[in-house]
Amino acid sequence: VSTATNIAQKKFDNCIMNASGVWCSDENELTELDRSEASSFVTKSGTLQPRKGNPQPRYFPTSLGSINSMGLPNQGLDYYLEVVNRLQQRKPHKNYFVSCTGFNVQEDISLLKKVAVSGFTGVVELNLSCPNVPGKPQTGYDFETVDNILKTVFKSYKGPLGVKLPPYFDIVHFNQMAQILNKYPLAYVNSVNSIGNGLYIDDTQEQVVIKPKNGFGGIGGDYIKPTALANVHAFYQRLNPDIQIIGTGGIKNGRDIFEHILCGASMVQVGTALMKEGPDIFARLTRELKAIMRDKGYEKIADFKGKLQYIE
Ligand SMILES: CC(C)(C)CCc1c(C(=O)O)[nH]c(=O)[nH]c1=O
Repeated sequence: VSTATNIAQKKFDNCIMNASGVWCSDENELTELDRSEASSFVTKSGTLQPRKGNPQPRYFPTSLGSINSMGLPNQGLDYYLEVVNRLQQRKPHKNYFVSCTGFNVQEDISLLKKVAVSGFTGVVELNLSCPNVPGKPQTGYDFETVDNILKTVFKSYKGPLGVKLPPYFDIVHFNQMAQILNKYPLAYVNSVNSIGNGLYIDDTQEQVVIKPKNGFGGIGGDYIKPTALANVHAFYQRLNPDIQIIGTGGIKNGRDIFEHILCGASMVQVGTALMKEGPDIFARLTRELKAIMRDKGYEKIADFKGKLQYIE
């Protein structure tokens, strides 16, 4: 059986990789991912200038997942482009992803110009979960701004580009977002980012567990799998077929990957479980997915991708 896949007309020998933000903040972590069974990696979202991020504790693992308010700590986009372009030289057959995020549309344009000038030949992921102007919701929940960003971005950036989306919870929002996304030559849509502004409590100390935002933070792990599957499938149903779906959220075993692909994902990304288990997780996940495919008589992921059945 083969777990190979394609994204943006590029081949990947495995449909499993990391989620941006996890195990991808510096050259060491990226090199560990590069040596793992993951077929590729995506960097932490790079900004125009390096950022320290929020005060710690800013990440906390729980039995069912994680909560984080990292505050976008990163080495700056230039750093990631240098590392990835160097790794790309050494492994011309591999394809890599670089994530970036600006705090307004002008910054997004500057970031993508940097990517183009650097000679990067991989795939760009634009993180739309970024905060917008104060008083407005995060970009991904501000549909007019999403439309404006994509319109502006596609005027200048010609390489393969995908967007990382926050989770949506209303069918009308799926419809409205799909209508916008279908207007643009996107390589893919990556659903979902963490579920925003959750709260985890240490009841013995009667206290929150992360310092920033009075303990409010993005939720990942088991908590978000149903939401992730729904977002993957909702966009799979609504987007034109040349916009592929990357499924992220709640993946910690082969069954979770199988379900994301059944919902329409062409690639899956692992966050919280990777943070807990480290890059060896990719060998385990690949083994488990292959075992499921063998049991069910599937040779390749196209045999079951998007084939989720409804109840008549
Ligand atoms: C939440 C933002 C800081 C605006 C973007 C970076 C980010 C972070 C983060 O750096 O806090 N955490 C997430 O779970 N998802 C994200 O996209």
